[in-house]
Amino acid sequence: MDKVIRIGTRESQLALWQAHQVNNHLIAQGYRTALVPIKSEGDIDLVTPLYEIGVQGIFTKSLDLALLNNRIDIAVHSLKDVPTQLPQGIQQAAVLERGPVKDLLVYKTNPDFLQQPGYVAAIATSSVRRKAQWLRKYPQHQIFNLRGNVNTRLKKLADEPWDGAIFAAAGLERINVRPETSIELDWMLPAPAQGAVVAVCRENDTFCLEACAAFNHAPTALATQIERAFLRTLMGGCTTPISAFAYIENNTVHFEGELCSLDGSKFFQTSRKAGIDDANNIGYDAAQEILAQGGAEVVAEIRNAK
Ligand SMILES: NCc1[nH]cc(CCC(=O)O)c1CC(=O)O
Repeated sequence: MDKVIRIGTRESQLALWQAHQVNNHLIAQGYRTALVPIKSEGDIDLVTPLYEIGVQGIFTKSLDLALLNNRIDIAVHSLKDVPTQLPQGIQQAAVLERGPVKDLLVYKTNPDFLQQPGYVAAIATSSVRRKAQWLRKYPQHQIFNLRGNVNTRLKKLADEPWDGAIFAAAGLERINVRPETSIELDWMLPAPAQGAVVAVCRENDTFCLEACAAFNHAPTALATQIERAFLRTLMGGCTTPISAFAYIENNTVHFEGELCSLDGSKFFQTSRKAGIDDANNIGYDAAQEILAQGGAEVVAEIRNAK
């Protein structure tokens, strides 16, 4: 095995951690590898909220281009940042075993304000999904934009007069940040594929596809495929107030999905179960159910707001 597999990664601490997981798997199988850092547009512009940039795949585009231009052989992404339709010529090669899936609120001093009905809390997030879900539960709160990588966001939270900010538990854990002042938002259904890492490669690259197939984690691949089918059927975008979570227990797939209007005032949810061999379409079916219940109108509203 003389060929060196070039693994492309963004330069953030989180991206590097994820790329190292893929690297470790390949090395364990006896492959020779090299990590190639690539700058991404999502890392550069810290001011404009993601929904204003409006570009699908902002975090993944530069790596995908490097892949198509043959500068790298494998791109490693957070699967939740990957558009549901992969760029032409690029194929999913492996999904790693899922890490923590939930979102956390990192607060300043104590979280008692969440129990005070009249209090107008200032909560920071640039995720349209988190904003919508938060406003649905706490309509009186104010949401502030907060962009950048996890470290940048934590520092900004410390500097600003905000009560708290929302983070993916996986993102914090992977860069070894465990804030004592945080609570898990068990009521907040996560983004489709949150906590999962994907390796993609060129679709004709049988050498890399085979190398990656060996560490694909089938249950995570199935769960995230279902969650992403739900997202794709409803909307197809990656910065929408759509949440989904599937998990497998005793050969049964359990699925939950939600669609929220941008201000949290309208809300649709569904859940279903299926045997592992009959589960392929449950994300699609769940999305069709929500569209039929009136979700189509909310989807149109979200599209028009962009
Ligand atoms: N959108 C940015 C992003 N993409 C992946 C993660 C963390 C890892 C994950 O959620 O899978 C994060 C940070 C966050 O949402 O707080």
